[in-house]
Amino acid sequence: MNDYGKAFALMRDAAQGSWRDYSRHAFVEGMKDGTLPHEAFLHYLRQDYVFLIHFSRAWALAVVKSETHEEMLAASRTVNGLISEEMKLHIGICEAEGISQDQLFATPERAENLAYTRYVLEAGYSGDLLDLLAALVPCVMGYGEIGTRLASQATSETYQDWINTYAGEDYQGACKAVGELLDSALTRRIGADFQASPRWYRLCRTFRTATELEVNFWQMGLTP
Ligand SMILES: Cc1ncc(CO)c(N)n1
Repeated sequence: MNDYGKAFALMRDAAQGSWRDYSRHAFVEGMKDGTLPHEAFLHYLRQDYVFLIHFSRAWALAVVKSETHEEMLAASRTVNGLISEEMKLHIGICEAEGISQDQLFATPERAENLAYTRYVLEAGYSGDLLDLLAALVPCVMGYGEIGTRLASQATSETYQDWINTYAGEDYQGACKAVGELLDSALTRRIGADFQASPRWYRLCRTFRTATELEVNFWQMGLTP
């Protein structure tokens, strides 16, 4: 099992069935055995490019909500990783399919996509760094877990590029860094015994809602 820190493991366990629905969604299992229709994958990837634009904005908001130099570094590195690394996967695959970067950028945003990223942004606008991180973490860590699992269990090479991106050292390193950021941000603001704080329940609820929005995102991927 991946180790992405203490708080993430607690929040994931609190989200129970929702986490399972997210990390083992039919879309994911279809990438694992190669049965996911190519059309659905491309549709998902185009939506995910738009997702990453707004997700990068949300991580930029984490720079705004930071209270230490370390927090600013961790958040700005994540912004950079999203914009200059992760989005390359989307641009590269789409280019090979004859979809230009301009076309990709102009992809009409589906409602499930919009709901998710604006929920995350709103958690950040109306709250502090902890509220924002609780909404950001399911996305980052979920793909880290899925990538690692598919790298060891995939029975088809069809979606290998996608799997390797999320199972790879760079992405896994980013997950670890975000796990450390979450643990240290919680400790700084509400103490080492953060799960005993009255805020903990609300943070777990935000985490679970974001997880449910991830389930809807996979479902949207199955319906081009
Ligand atoms: C919907 C979604 N969640 C998480 C990630 C990982 O960054 C992604 N690319 N897309």
